[in-house]
Amino acid sequence: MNFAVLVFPGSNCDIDCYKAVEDTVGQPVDYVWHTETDLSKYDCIIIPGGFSYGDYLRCGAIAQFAPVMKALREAAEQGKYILGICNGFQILLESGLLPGAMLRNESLKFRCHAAMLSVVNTDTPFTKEYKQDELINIPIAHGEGNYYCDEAALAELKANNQIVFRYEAGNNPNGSVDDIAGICSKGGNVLGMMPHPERAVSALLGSEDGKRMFTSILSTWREKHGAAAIG
Ligand SMILES: NC(=O)CC[C@H](N)C(=O)O
Repeated sequence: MNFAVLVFPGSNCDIDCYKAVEDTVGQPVDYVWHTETDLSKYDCIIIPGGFSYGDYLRCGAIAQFAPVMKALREAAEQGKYILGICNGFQILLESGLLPGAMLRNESLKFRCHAAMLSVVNTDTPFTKEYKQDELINIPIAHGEGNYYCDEAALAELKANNQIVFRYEAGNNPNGSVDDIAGICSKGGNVLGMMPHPERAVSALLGSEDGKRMFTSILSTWREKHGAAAIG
Protein backbone atom coordinates (compact mmCIF):
# COMPACT_ATOMS: atom_id res chain seq x y z
CA MET A 1 0.00 0.00 0.00
CA ASN A 2 1.44 3.37 -1.02
CA PHE A 3 1.11 6.43 1.21
CA ALA A 4 1.69 10.07 0.29
CA VAL A 5 2.19 12.94 2.72
CA LEU A 6 1.44 16.25 1.01
CA VAL A 7 3.79 19.11 1.81
CA PHE A 8 2.77 22.77 1.44
CA PRO A 9 4.95 25.76 2.26
CA GLY A 10 4.31 26.04 6.00
CA SER A 11 3.36 22.41 6.70
CA ASN A 12 4.99 21.38 9.97
CA CYS A 13 3.60 17.93 10.76
CA ASP A 14 4.73 16.27 7.52
CA ILE A 15 7.72 14.54 9.10
CA ASP A 16 5.60 13.30 12.03
CA CYS A 17 3.04 11.84 9.61
CA TYR A 18 5.75 10.19 7.50
CA LYS A 19 7.34 8.67 10.61
CA ALA A 20 3.97 7.53 11.94
CA VAL A 21 3.30 5.60 8.71
CA GLU A 22 6.79 4.06 8.84
CA ASP A 23 6.53 3.13 12.52
CA THR A 24 2.93 1.86 12.62
CA VAL A 25 2.43 0.09 9.30
CA GLY A 26 5.88 0.08 7.65
CA GLN A 27 4.48 0.78 4.20
CA PRO A 28 6.12 2.80 1.40
CA VAL A 29 5.56 6.52 1.96
CA ASP A 30 6.63 9.60 -0.02
CA TYR A 31 6.60 13.31 0.64
CA VAL A 32 4.67 14.95 -2.20
CA TRP A 33 5.29 18.66 -2.81
CA HIS A 34 2.24 20.88 -3.39
CA THR A 35 3.19 21.50 -7.04
CA GLU A 36 2.80 17.81 -7.96
CA THR A 37 -0.12 17.04 -10.28
CA ASP A 38 -0.17 13.24 -10.29
CA LEU A 39 -1.21 11.21 -7.24
CA SER A 40 -2.19 8.10 -9.20
CA LYS A 41 0.37 5.84 -7.54
CA TYR A 42 -0.96 6.45 -4.01
CA ASP A 43 -3.65 4.57 -2.11
CA CYS A 44 -3.76 6.86 0.92
CA ILE A 45 -2.98 10.57 0.91
CA ILE A 46 -2.33 12.37 4.19
CA ILE A 47 -2.66 16.15 4.43
CA PRO A 48 -0.62 17.07 7.48
CA GLY A 49 -0.99 19.87 9.97
CA GLY A 50 0.83 23.16 10.02
CA PHE A 51 0.43 26.67 8.74
CA SER A 52 0.12 26.25 4.97
CA TYR A 53 0.90 29.53 3.21
CA GLY A 54 1.25 31.15 6.61
CA ASP A 55 -2.47 30.75 7.43
CA TYR A 56 -3.06 33.97 5.44
CA LEU A 57 -6.73 34.90 4.86
CA ARG A 58 -7.93 31.84 6.82
CA CYS A 59 -6.27 28.53 7.66
CA GLY A 60 -6.29 26.39 4.51
CA ALA A 61 -7.81 29.13 2.33
CA ILE A 62 -4.83 29.44 -0.01
CA ALA A 63 -3.84 25.76 -0.04
CA GLN A 64 -7.12 24.88 -1.74
CA PHE A 65 -5.69 26.47 -4.93
CA ALA A 66 -2.41 24.49 -4.93
CA PRO A 67 -1.69 22.47 -8.09
CA VAL A 68 -1.87 19.16 -6.18
CA MET A 69 -5.50 19.76 -5.20
CA LYS A 70 -6.95 18.72 -8.56
CA ALA A 71 -5.30 15.31 -8.24
CA LEU A 72 -6.48 15.14 -4.63
CA ARG A 73 -10.09 15.72 -5.69
CA GLU A 74 -9.75 12.97 -8.30
CA ALA A 75 -8.31 10.61 -5.68
CA ALA A 76 -11.26 11.39 -3.38
CA GLU A 77 -13.71 10.63 -6.18
CA GLN A 78 -11.92 7.35 -6.88
CA GLY A 79 -12.53 6.31 -3.27
CA LYS A 80 -8.90 6.54 -2.20
CA TYR A 81 -8.29 7.19 1.48
CA ILE A 82 -7.67 10.82 2.34
CA LEU A 83 -6.77 11.83 5.86
CA GLY A 84 -6.62 15.55 6.67
CA ILE A 85 -5.19 16.31 10.09
CA CYS A 86 -5.62 19.74 11.68
CA ASN A 87 -4.48 22.15 8.93
CA GLY A 88 -5.21 19.21 6.60
CA PHE A 89 -8.83 19.19 7.88
CA GLN A 90 -9.00 22.95 7.36
CA ILE A 91 -7.80 22.48 3.76
CA LEU A 92 -10.44 19.79 3.13
CA LEU A 93 -13.14 22.19 4.39
CA GLU A 94 -11.87 25.15 2.38
CA SER A 95 -11.72 23.03 -0.76
CA GLY A 96 -15.26 21.74 -0.24
CA LEU A 97 -14.21 18.10 0.07
CA LEU A 98 -15.89 18.10 3.47
CA PRO A 99 -18.86 20.25 4.58
CA GLY A 100 -18.68 23.09 7.11
CA ALA A 101 -16.07 25.65 8.10
CA MET A 102 -13.59 26.46 10.84
CA LEU A 103 -13.85 29.42 13.18
CA ARG A 104 -11.22 30.59 15.62
CA ASN A 105 -11.26 28.77 18.93
CA GLU A 106 -13.90 30.21 21.23
CA SER A 107 -11.12 31.16 23.68
CA LEU A 108 -9.29 33.03 20.87
CA LYS A 109 -6.23 31.16 22.11
CA PHE A 110 -4.04 28.55 20.44
CA ARG A 111 -4.70 25.34 22.36
CA CYS A 112 -2.00 22.66 22.55
CA HIS A 113 -2.63 19.76 24.93
CA ALA A 114 -3.90 16.20 25.24
CA ALA A 115 -7.58 15.70 24.43
CA MET A 116 -9.96 12.83 25.02
CA LEU A 117 -12.09 11.89 22.03
CA SER A 118 -15.00 9.56 21.74
CA VAL A 119 -15.05 7.35 18.65
CA VAL A 120 -18.52 7.89 17.22
CA ASN A 121 -18.24 6.01 13.93
CA THR A 122 -16.14 2.85 13.63
CA ASP A 123 -17.44 2.11 10.16
CA THR A 124 -14.72 3.99 8.27
CA PRO A 125 -11.37 2.88 6.85
CA PHE A 126 -9.70 5.03 9.52
CA THR A 127 -11.53 3.84 12.64
CA LYS A 128 -12.37 0.21 12.02
CA GLU A 129 -10.05 -1.02 14.77
CA TYR A 130 -11.49 1.23 17.48
CA LYS A 131 -14.46 0.29 19.62
CA GLN A 132 -17.73 2.16 19.37
CA ASP A 133 -17.79 5.04 21.92
CA GLU A 134 -14.23 4.23 23.02
CA LEU A 135 -12.44 7.18 24.62
CA ILE A 136 -9.02 7.78 23.11
CA ASN A 137 -6.23 10.20 24.00
CA ILE A 138 -5.10 12.23 20.97
CA PRO A 139 -3.42 15.64 21.31
CA ILE A 140 -4.66 18.88 19.78
CA ALA A 141 -2.65 21.93 18.63
CA HIS A 142 -4.65 24.62 16.87
CA GLY A 143 -5.95 28.15 16.93
CA GLU A 144 -8.78 27.65 14.47
CA GLY A 145 -10.46 24.37 15.32
CA ASN A 146 -13.94 25.55 16.19
CA TYR A 147 -15.88 23.49 13.64
CA TYR A 148 -19.06 25.15 12.45
CA CYS A 149 -21.95 24.07 10.25
CA ASP A 150 -25.59 25.17 10.22
CA GLU A 151 -28.42 23.05 11.65
CA ALA A 152 -29.40 21.54 8.31
CA ALA A 153 -25.80 20.47 7.62
CA LEU A 154 -25.49 19.04 11.14
CA ALA A 155 -28.68 17.03 10.68
CA GLU A 156 -27.25 15.67 7.44
CA LEU A 157 -23.93 14.76 9.07
CA LYS A 158 -25.85 12.87 11.75
CA ALA A 159 -28.21 11.17 9.32
CA ASN A 160 -25.28 9.90 7.22
CA ASN A 161 -23.18 8.89 10.24
CA GLN A 162 -20.45 11.32 9.17
CA ILE A 163 -19.45 12.43 12.67
CA VAL A 164 -16.42 10.26 13.39
CA PHE A 165 -14.96 11.83 16.56
CA ARG A 166 -16.40 14.05 19.29
CA TYR A 167 -14.52 15.66 22.16
CA GLU A 168 -15.33 14.02 25.47
CA ALA A 169 -18.54 15.50 26.89
CA GLY A 170 -17.75 18.60 28.97
CA ASN A 171 -14.23 18.89 27.53
CA ASN A 172 -14.67 20.65 24.22
CA PRO A 173 -11.44 22.68 23.78
CA ASN A 174 -12.57 25.03 21.00
CA GLY A 175 -16.38 25.45 21.03
CA SER A 176 -17.09 23.28 17.97
CA VAL A 177 -20.71 22.51 17.06
CA ASP A 178 -21.95 19.30 18.71
CA ASP A 179 -18.44 18.73 20.16
CA ILE A 180 -17.25 17.65 16.70
CA ALA A 181 -13.55 16.76 16.45
CA GLY A 182 -13.63 14.92 13.12
CA ILE A 183 -15.99 14.17 10.24
CA CYS A 184 -15.90 12.05 7.10
CA SER A 185 -17.34 12.29 3.61
CA LYS A 186 -20.57 10.49 2.73
CA GLY A 187 -18.55 7.64 1.21
CA GLY A 188 -16.37 7.50 4.34
CA ASN A 189 -13.07 7.62 2.41
CA VAL A 190 -12.23 11.25 3.28
CA LEU A 191 -11.64 12.02 6.97
CA GLY A 192 -10.84 15.40 8.48
CA MET A 193 -9.96 15.75 12.16
CA MET A 194 -8.42 18.46 14.32
CA PRO A 195 -6.55 16.21 16.81
CA HIS A 196 -3.22 14.69 15.75
CA PRO A 197 -3.16 10.86 15.65
CA GLU A 198 0.42 10.96 14.29
CA ARG A 199 1.49 12.47 17.63
CA ALA A 200 0.01 9.53 19.55
CA VAL A 201 1.83 6.50 18.16
CA SER A 202 4.19 5.66 21.01
CA ALA A 203 4.12 5.60 24.81
CA LEU A 204 7.08 7.98 24.68
CA LEU A 205 4.78 10.57 23.10
CA GLY A 206 2.20 10.12 25.88
CA SER A 207 -0.30 7.96 24.00
CA GLU A 208 -0.46 5.09 21.56
CA ASP A 209 -4.12 5.61 20.74
CA GLY A 210 -3.36 7.02 17.29
CA LYS A 211 -1.71 3.80 16.11
CA ARG A 212 -4.97 2.07 15.26
CA MET A 213 -5.85 4.82 12.80
CA PHE A 214 -2.92 3.79 10.64
CA THR A 215 -3.39 0.05 11.14
CA SER A 216 -7.11 0.44 10.33
CA ILE A 217 -6.23 2.11 7.03
CA LEU A 218 -3.90 -0.73 6.06
CA SER A 219 -6.20 -3.56 7.14
CA THR A 220 -9.22 -2.00 5.37
CA TRP A 221 -7.19 -1.54 2.20
CA ARG A 222 -5.95 -5.13 2.34
CA GLU A 223 -9.48 -6.45 2.87
CA LYS A 224 -10.71 -4.47 -0.09
CA HIS A 225 -7.89 -5.46 -2.39
CA GLY A 226 -7.66 -9.10 -1.33
CA ALA A 227 -5.15 -10.92 0.82
CA ALA A 228 -2.75 -10.92 -2.13
CA ALA A 229 -2.44 -7.15 -1.92
CA ILE A 230 0.60 -7.16 0.31
CA GLY A 231 2.74 -4.13 -0.30
N1 LIG B 1 -1.38 22.10 13.99
C1 LIG B 1 -2.04 22.66 13.01
O1 LIG B 1 -2.22 22.08 11.93
C2 LIG B 1 -2.51 24.07 13.20
C3 LIG B 1 -3.49 24.49 12.14
C4 LIG B 1 -3.69 25.97 12.04
N2 LIG B 1 -2.46 26.64 11.75
C5 LIG B 1 -4.33 26.47 13.31
O2 LIG B 1 -3.66 27.08 14.13
O3 LIG B 1 -5.49 26.25 13.53
